[in-house]
Amino acid sequence: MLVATLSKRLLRVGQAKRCGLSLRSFSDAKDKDLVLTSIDGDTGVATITMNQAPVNSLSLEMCQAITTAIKEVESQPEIQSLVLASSLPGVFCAGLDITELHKPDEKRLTDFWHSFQQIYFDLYGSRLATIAAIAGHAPAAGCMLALSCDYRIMVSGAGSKKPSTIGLNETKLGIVAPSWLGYQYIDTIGQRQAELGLSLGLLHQPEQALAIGLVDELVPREEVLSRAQAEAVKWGKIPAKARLASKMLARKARLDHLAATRKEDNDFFRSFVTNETAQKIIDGYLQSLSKKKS
Ligand SMILES: CCCC/C=C/CC(=O)SCCNC(=O)CCNC(=O)[C@H](O)C(C)(C)COP(=O)(O)OP(=O)(O)OC[C@H]1O[C@@H](n2cnc3c(N)ncnc32)[C@H](O)[C@@H]1OP(=O)(O)O
Repeated sequence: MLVATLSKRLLRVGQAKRCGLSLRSFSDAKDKDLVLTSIDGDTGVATITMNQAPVNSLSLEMCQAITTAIKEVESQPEIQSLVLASSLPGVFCAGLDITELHKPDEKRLTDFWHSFQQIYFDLYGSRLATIAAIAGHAPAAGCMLALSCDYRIMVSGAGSKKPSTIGLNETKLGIVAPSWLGYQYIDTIGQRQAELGLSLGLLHQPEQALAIGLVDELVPREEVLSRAQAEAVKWGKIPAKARLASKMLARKARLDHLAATRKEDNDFFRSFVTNETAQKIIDGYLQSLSKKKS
């Protein structure tokens, strides 16, 4: 019961009851190891920590666990802000779990993409102020998680021999990001940088990501989480209704569009992934990832 223990400890330190925050555990038994949720009883900031070793790849279960955690935090009216973080040193999230795309079962593939779309609805459209604490690599769908937040704080690359990277690298793998993710990129970094990034499948080092507006701030590794939590406190103090209405000015049309085309998007994804050519690419990419290790 790591989740429950973590939540209770933080809440007890912050004298949660005086803050009116509930002490219940935030994840059911199925999810408990994939995602850890804690609430700081002093500040009311919730932190959802992805905890799926080795790289926080987004399997069906991981997507569901993230959604469950967001919904449970959102159900607490006292909570206004959320930090999304990783427990793994060096990796925020490695994107979709590629094994989900390899020789897939049709039903599971449908559920998998549905659950990935659901994260977009829940995180990009969250009533909460959301801060990404990106203390490691964030390629592809890992970048999507960060893009879905309101503010992105990344580990600095200064002095690092192997800096973390962030971006939409799908094209390099021979696959294409879904249109809603492409538009998230365009809306964040602008048409030209997004065109370049998407066409070339670029993964940006932190300083470059900052320069093009893909992230908002760089800090040393040991400060990423605390800085994100401090930023979440600031955002949590903005009048919530006005903050949410402002967020929706920029995001509602995109969210509505995917809601209206969700099934077609899923059908397109499945037909793309199950195509023989795509399967060869996915097979080769999986092999290259494990060869890299050996
Ligand atoms: C219409 C179609 C739409 C398709 C949309 C796709 C969006 C996506 O998200 S596609 C996924 C894109 N992700 C990537 O390209 C990232 C791949 N991973 C990496 O580049 C690296 O793993 C890393 C930089 C994130 C971390 O490097 P590190 O050296 O720390 O770890 P590794 O030794 O590379 O990996 C450890 C372990 O994890 C496995 N793995 C890595 N990434 C994935 C993944 N995305 N899915 C499944 N498994 C992954 C890797 O094979 C290693 O496994 P073994 O220990 O068994 O060899």
